[in-house]
Amino acid sequence: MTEQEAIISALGVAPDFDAAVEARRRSDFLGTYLRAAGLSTYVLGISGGVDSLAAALLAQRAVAELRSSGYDAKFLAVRLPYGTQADERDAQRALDTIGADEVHRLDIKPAADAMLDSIKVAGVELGDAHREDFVLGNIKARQRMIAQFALAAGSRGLVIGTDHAAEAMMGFFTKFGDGAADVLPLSGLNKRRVRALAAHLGAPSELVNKVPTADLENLVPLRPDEDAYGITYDQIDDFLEGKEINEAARRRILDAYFSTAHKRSLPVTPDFRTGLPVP
Ligand SMILES: Nc1ncnc2c1ncn2[C@@H]1O[C@H](COP(=O)(O)OP(=O)(O)OC[C@H]2O[C@@H]([n+]3cccc(C(=O)O)c3)[C@H](O)[C@@H]2O)[C@@H](O)[C@H]1O
Ligand SMILES: Nc1ncnc2c1ncn2[C@@H]1O[C@H](COP(=O)(O)OP(=O)(O)OP(=O)(O)O)[C@@H](O)[C@H]1O
Ligand SMILES: [Mg+2]
Repeated sequence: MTEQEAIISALGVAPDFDAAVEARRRSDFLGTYLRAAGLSTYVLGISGGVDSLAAALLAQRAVAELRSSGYDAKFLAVRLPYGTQADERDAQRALDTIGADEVHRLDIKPAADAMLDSIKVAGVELGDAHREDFVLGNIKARQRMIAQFALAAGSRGLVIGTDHAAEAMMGFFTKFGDGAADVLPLSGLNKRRVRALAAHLGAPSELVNKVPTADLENLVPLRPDEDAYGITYDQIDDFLEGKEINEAARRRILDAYFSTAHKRSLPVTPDFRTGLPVP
């Protein structure tokens, strides 16, 4: 087995993809799981990006179907801006498309800034302005995690995560931030399959084809993910579909995948097996 085949298999990427079949399978999963857990609410942060839109459309469909079968369920969408968000209009458009049962808006800026201030007051050096901004970015992602779990706890709910194979492979998420969730309905999809799923579920094409951004850095608002990767989602997606890509991009992917192994597993214990890729 090649390294590429091993990664595709570890991330559960299927050889074929049919948007209608996957939409049905994944929303059925959400409905079945909520009912089996005996709970009533799915909670998800809506950013204005395509991942949260696709996952939200699956969730809203799942709870609507549960209700028509007589099971009380709802979908709670939450806007979690850091102050004012540059692409707020996209987030509003996403909310209009989703038609969530319940919508809330919580500003994460006060809590995120308070944590950064406390770190500084304690005299801890985080590095130069760029490093500090990067650390604050991960604080923002973890603040969103705190908000979503609080809302879930208050509504007999579960938190939906939007992790998928492209971000998982690149380790492009905040450990225990947006990486923390109860269910991952987009698991095993590369980015173009997430887009196809969103389109199938009725997302507007501007949101389906929007440039992906983590939008965590104050110093570089809306920074495209591809900027941070140094390669494109097309290359990442091709790799995950078993296609050949250029050697520089392949190296970049393998480096990212192996150096972020710790983010895709439970915390390391004294019994960790030697031979695991612990960077
Ligand atoms: N070998 C090892 N074994 C066990 N743990 C290890 C470790 N190396 C680091 N760690 C731990 O992991 C931490 C680093 O991981 P982490 O905190 O995640 O931080 P890190 O991977 O440095 O940064 C997160 C990256 O994900 C991107 N991101 C975040 C959130 C959302 C999105 C998005 O697309 O929306 C993208 C973000 O832009 C940034 O590039 C270290 O501080 C340390 O605590
Ligand atoms: N401003 C925000 N408000 C609410 N939730 C957010 C916000 N930013 C990030 N999130 C949550 O964190 C998740 C991870 O962000 P990520 O950027 O990977 O996904 P996305 O914005 O939905 O899509 P894309 O990757 O195409 O930008 C989002 O799917 C969403 O659930
Ligand atoms: Mg985004």
